[in-house]
Amino acid sequence: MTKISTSVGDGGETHQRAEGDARVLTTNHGMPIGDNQNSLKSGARGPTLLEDFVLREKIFHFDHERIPERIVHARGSGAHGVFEATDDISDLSKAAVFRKGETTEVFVRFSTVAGGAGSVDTPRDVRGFAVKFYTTEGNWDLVGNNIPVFFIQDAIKFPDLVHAVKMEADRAYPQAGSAHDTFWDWASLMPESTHMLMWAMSDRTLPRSLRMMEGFGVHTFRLVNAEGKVSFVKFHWKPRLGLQSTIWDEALKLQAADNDYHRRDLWEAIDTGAFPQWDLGIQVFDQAFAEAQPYDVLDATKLIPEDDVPVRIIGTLTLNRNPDNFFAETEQVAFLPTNIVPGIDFSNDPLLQGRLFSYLDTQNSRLGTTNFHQIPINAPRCPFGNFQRDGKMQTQVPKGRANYEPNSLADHGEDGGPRESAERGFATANALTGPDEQGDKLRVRAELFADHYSQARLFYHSQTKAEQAHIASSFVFELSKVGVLDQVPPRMVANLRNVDEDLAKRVADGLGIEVPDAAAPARAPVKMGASDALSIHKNMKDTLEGRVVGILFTDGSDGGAIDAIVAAIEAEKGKAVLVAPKVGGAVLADGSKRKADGQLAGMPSQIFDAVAIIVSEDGCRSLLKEAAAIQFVMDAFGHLKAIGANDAARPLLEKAGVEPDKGVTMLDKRFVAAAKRRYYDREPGLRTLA
Ligand code: HEM
Repeated sequence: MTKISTSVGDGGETHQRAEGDARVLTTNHGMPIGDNQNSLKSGARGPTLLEDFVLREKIFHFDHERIPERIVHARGSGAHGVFEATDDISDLSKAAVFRKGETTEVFVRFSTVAGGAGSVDTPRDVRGFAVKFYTTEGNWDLVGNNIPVFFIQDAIKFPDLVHAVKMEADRAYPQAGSAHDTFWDWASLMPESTHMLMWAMSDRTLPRSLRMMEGFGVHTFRLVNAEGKVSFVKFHWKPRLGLQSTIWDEALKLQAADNDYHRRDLWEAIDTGAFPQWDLGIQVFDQAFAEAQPYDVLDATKLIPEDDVPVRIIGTLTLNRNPDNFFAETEQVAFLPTNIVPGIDFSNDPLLQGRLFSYLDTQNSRLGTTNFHQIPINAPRCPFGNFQRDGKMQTQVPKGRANYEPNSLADHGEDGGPRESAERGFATANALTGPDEQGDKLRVRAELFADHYSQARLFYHSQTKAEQAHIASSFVFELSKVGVLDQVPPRMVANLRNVDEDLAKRVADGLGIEVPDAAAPARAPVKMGASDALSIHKNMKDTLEGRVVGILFTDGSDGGAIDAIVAAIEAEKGKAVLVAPKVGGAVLADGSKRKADGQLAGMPSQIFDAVAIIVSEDGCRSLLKEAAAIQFVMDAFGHLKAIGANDAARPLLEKAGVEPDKGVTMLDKRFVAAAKRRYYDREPGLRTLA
């Protein structure tokens, strides 16, 4: 019989003991432990004895629980899932993972870049979007970001970028943010970062949810078909929930409300069966196309406009299982850009080439062994084996003598081990030899890399007016945090003059400085127009799916009205969360008690996508004296969200400064329709944007 008995020791400590066949607590070496509450002492009040190997083993292991966090992307959240190939691209790639109908297990890790492992989820930062496909031909890791371009063109600049953006070397702040001297000093001296800075200053770096952002492989890769035909490719992840970002004030307040906002959102969605999905898209092009562009396709600070090469959807990613253990899976997962499979190949992008060295190297240091590929989250799901042997933390037990080849052991009936396969093995595809892809050894950059502004301008001109205002304001905010280095803001504005004169002027005005007389030196601009795919606002979805509506109620509220609005939200696949002044709930108009999901002071409106206020007249009167209630409504309005309110709530709306507009409705069908979107038109009346 399995039983756990509970007793109290002489000092009042609780002992839970395994009885019968209940599982017994043991040391790491399997010895059953008799007392997990008291160390071994010389007398009840005497010193603890060195002999206590149970205590020592427990403390020893605990002392070594932490491993170095990732040098970048330290804070992340992971999930298991499946990728299904939905289109036949055998004419382009022979990779098994792309065979139409093939399903492949995946593990995905989303991350911020600059902050430490314990930092917040919602700083202004790029998000990592790393996918490990456990294919039948080995692991393919698509280690991307939520932005399709990067800060630098050459890996030799990566340590400088990371040193500049992370907390400053002497004072160790700020944590998880780029708004400080060293980052902008470096960035303003690095014109190649301008295009990426435009993205970083846009709402792309403030995603509402990890489920509502795009992912990009960034570099140009190559696809190779069974005949050896090679094409260039860019990889895209398109979220089924559409794009949605927060605004800056909201992101700041989210940091205070919930450090784990994105991690919680992802976990809860998967836990409740609302599995996030992305479509995998490819942009495919050939050497002739590459040579005809005014930018270099090997330059990671450039994208290929979707208007020039449309994205073709070839598969679907579904995240359907939370990790069983954060450390074992999300922390120990090691993504490697070098993990590719036959049918996919690298390009000569000099940033990618540097990454091919960096990850394997850092993971040896982070995970402490060259055998990190044996950790279950990293191990291929297909059979794998070779003649590499031993090393720290070797967990495999290879049998026999075959630790070399060629060998003739099989001739004597021994297992001679695996062999290379010209037919199934990876073979680097022939270079598509284009201009300057061969020649003398030179520390130089290709000529077309020198245009740092044309695509930054393309990005800016593709944004809505509201998005442009956010970009200008972000530059102002970030540069306003530059302390003693007075030369930095004008230098940045001089760079921005090459992107757009109006943007440069707005940023200078916002900072209260003069626009520098001369723009930064630049190559002659290339005209690139605009592309709707680059805007978030043009790619949002009017939907409640994946969105959360907060419903504030009080004593005396109408239970029927609450039920109706909850049902209407759930019918649209949204989630309703009940908020009351006390977490125990409130006594409704009919005398029944309704429990709340959270307490008003702990559930501010920034954690919701829209809010409904269903209060009684007395309840509203008491909320008028409650700062958290006024702030709840004021922030929902200020963060451009829909507000549905019953008549009794009007005084609260007035006190919170809510002005009537399309997003402020009664609590009927109009509210459910209004809650599906945000009200960017409201913003100019609420805050001064640059
Ligand atoms: C397009 C440019 C880049 C992208 C999209 C990118 C993306 C990522 C992502 C998503 C991660 C987190 C992986 C995880 O979740 O475990 C990561 C980690 C890392 N990246 Fe990059 N990165 C880029 C450029 C670089 C470059 C140029 C280098 C170095 C030359 C570099 C070095 C690293 C290192 C050392 C880690 C930590 C890996 C670990 O400890 O597991 N990255 N990067």
